[in-house]
Amino acid sequence: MIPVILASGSPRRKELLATTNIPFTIINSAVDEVEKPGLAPSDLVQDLASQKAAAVAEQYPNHIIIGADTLVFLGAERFGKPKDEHDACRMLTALSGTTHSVYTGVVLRYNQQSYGFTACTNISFNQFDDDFIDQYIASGSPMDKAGSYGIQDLPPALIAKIDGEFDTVMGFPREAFKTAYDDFLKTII
Ligand SMILES: Cc1cn([C@H]2C[C@H](O)[C@@H](COP(=O)(O)OP(=O)(O)OP(=O)(O)O)O2)c(=O)[nH]c1=O
Repeated sequence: MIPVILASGSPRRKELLATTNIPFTIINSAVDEVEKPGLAPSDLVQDLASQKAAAVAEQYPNHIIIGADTLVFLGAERFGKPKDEHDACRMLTALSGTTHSVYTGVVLRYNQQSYGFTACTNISFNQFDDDFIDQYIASGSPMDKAGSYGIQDLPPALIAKIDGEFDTVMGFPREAFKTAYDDFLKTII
């Protein structure tokens, strides 16, 4: 059996991959991600996921490496993880009351072979009031999350609609991953 590495420090990705029954270990990809200009959102997240997987693949030949990346887009405006609390406030204020898109790219890599895909889920938020934004930032939750929110820990009353897979928003589209993983295995065995 080919050993599998999740090249991620995200506790959400670990939690979601663990439910698939695929045994894996974690090596956090310490790569300095480079955002190539001009890429469409779906290509950008896949490229960033690919950089994470490639960095670990160099050190771990003959392993299947999984990399992933998540970004939030409000139209053309891109929201990654906040730099600080002020930045988190800016993002939450901008996303309040909007419908926006969460893109997660996943790349599977085995030596020089790789396969990637991107999943997208559209989220509609109700209006956030200032007190909520302040309290949510004080909880610390936004600081390690793209768009400065975790769909998994927002009060349900603030979420008007989720159009797509919930797991994509949490950073790991499980169902699409399982299909991709099975297909990828067939190409490398
Ligand atoms: C939008 C959203 C993001 N997130 C998280 C998932 C990811 O961990 C994070 C997006 O940042 P990423 O840069 O994709 O990932 P990461 O830095 O956490 O982990 P690594 O690069 O090591 O794989 O935001 C949620 O948990 N819930 C959400 O609703």
